[in-house]
Amino acid sequence: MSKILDSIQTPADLRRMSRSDLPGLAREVREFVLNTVSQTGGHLGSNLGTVELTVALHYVFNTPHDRIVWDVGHQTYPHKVLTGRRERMHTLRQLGGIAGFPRRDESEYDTFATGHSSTSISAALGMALAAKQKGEDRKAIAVIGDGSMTAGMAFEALNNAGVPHAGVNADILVILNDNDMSISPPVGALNKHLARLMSGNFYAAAREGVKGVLKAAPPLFELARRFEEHAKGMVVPGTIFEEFGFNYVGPIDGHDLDALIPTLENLRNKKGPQFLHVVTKKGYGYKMAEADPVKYHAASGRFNPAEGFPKSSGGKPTFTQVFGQWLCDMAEADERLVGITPAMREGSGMVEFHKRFPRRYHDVGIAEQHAVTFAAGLACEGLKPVVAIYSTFLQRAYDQLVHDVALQNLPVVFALDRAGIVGADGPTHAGVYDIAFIRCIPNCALLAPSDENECRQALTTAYRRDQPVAVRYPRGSGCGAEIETGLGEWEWGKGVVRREGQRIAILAFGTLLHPALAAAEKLGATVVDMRFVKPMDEALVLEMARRHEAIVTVEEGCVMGGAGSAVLECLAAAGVTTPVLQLGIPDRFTEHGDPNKLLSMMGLDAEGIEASIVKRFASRPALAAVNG
Ligand SMILES: Cc1ncc(C[n+]2csc(CCOP(=O)(O)OP(=O)(O)O)c2C)c(N)n1
Ligand SMILES: CC(=O)[C@@H](O)[C@H](O)COP(=O)(O)O
Ligand SMILES: [Mg+2]
Repeated sequence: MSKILDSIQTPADLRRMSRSDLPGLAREVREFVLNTVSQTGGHLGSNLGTVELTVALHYVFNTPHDRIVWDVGHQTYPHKVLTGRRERMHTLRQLGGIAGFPRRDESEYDTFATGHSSTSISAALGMALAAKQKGEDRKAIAVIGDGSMTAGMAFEALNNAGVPHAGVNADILVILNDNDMSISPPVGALNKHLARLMSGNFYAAAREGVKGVLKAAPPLFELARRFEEHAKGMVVPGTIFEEFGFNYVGPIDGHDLDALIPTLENLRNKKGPQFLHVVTKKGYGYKMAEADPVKYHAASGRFNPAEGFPKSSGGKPTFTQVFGQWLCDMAEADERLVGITPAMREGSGMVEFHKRFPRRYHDVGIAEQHAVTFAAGLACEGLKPVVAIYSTFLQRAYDQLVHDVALQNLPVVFALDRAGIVGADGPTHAGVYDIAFIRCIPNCALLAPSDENECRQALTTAYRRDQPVAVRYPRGSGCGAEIETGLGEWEWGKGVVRREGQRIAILAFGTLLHPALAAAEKLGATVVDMRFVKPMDEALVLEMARRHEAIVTVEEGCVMGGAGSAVLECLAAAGVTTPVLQLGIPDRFTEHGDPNKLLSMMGLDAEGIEASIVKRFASRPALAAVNG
């Protein structure tokens, strides 16, 4: 029963509370979040780890007037609970329900939509300088995790924030939420720097000293003096953040409200770029999550908090698992293979590969741009890099794909997981643009396998090419095709007719082949598994256009610039006027929700495909004849 929490509708209520009630409130928020996620699924470890920080931030700062920007935003469930959305949290990540990330159109307290990491400092800097330009007295706070701090964009922002802009200092506070975790254990030199800051006697003394020092909550200069007292005789570590022009404070215990609140109150009154380093534990307050923060990063569905996450029920292999197995098999067969992930080892299915081939495994941190150009460098030296990257996250490395890989025609394989609708993570994670943004790049090839075995073969086909090749496949499992163990490949550039029909030919690119086959059964249509977006089997397209009254293209990607557009371009170039119906993701952002429901809403299930075809061609002799 949430006694204190029930009295909180907005942070203004929180700010009227007595400080002595805040630890109790934090306990209730943590319990509420755990119980919610146990019913809805969603991100867990990062949310449990930011409860006290969230309470302290809304207690000290005048939100929403003061802006809080949450990096990635996967840790904002406590924030949403405390900003008037508690009653709707049971709809988390469901269609029409509360989003799993901050959204400006969901709440005025969600100052910036996040989802892709490392954007918070840039956004907060914009808000801080806008306030200065408009003469508004407003703080902008970026809360960024240690994993997200490994992305170049975060350093671009630090570099820009730490110096005056035309003589104007930004009143920005960057809070580094350092839990020594990304999704996997963190990597890179920054992690070592942070560890040094935490492991020095300074932090230990500060943890002790802070309790005494902060009781009276002296002004910051007094606080600093007393820190100095405690730090006397110790090497107070210089930090990279001070080199960027920030006043660095910390590290302090991010679960101790007696440390957080006075420190934040002092920093609130400080002008110019401030940097607070808080140390938290991912999964704090829930023993199973504390013990295994990798596993408890997110819950895929319901679980009993008393028992923890249920054992995975096995079932059909996911495309991710098919990739992970293929990667190990191909690495076994070819010592030139190296596997690269930008901080998504588990999500991309590379845990086994890391175990078996540690020297050929590279987790580069949340650094997609670096991952792609790093792969290019490896390829220059004759190795065969495979970059495992979610379709949506490849968007961040577009210039590197064009300039560093394609322009030099380097043999890099891009395993594009989460291509298409992803579901609960919503629009920020939908992988629906890769067909459009890859097919227009010279030298690049793009393969769209329709099932798990096709995916394995597509990966082998891609790997054996001497050019950049991307293979796109969706989140989750497919139709459950039998998967070979060999390393067979496709005939390059060739599609395959899967169903002979009449009057109408459906050209499917990827896993939507299966609803297309079902629709074709009702319509008597031909169905082609095109396999290749680029190089597309143009001879087959022209043959289909000549042999049928109408062409339908189906893809789980944006219609604009997608594979259907490639078919149109092919027909136009050949002067063929067969009408074409393009089915795919419409020109609007997708919502969060059940992926099958979302596909059905877009008319991309069997019924929808059939209905679209009937609607478009009902008046044409083609269909009339087919409908008999
Ligand atoms: C550009 C981008 N790449 C990858 C991800 C996937 N991702 C989400 S959270 C996360 C780890 C973030 O670590 P950290 O910032 O330390 O937050 P924590 O989970 O530890 O609270 C990653 C890699 C992402 N959201 N955005
Ligand atoms: C917050 C974030 O970006 C990741 O945790 C992402 O939600 C993972 O997505 P999957 O669940 O599809 O691996
Ligand atoms: Mg972290």
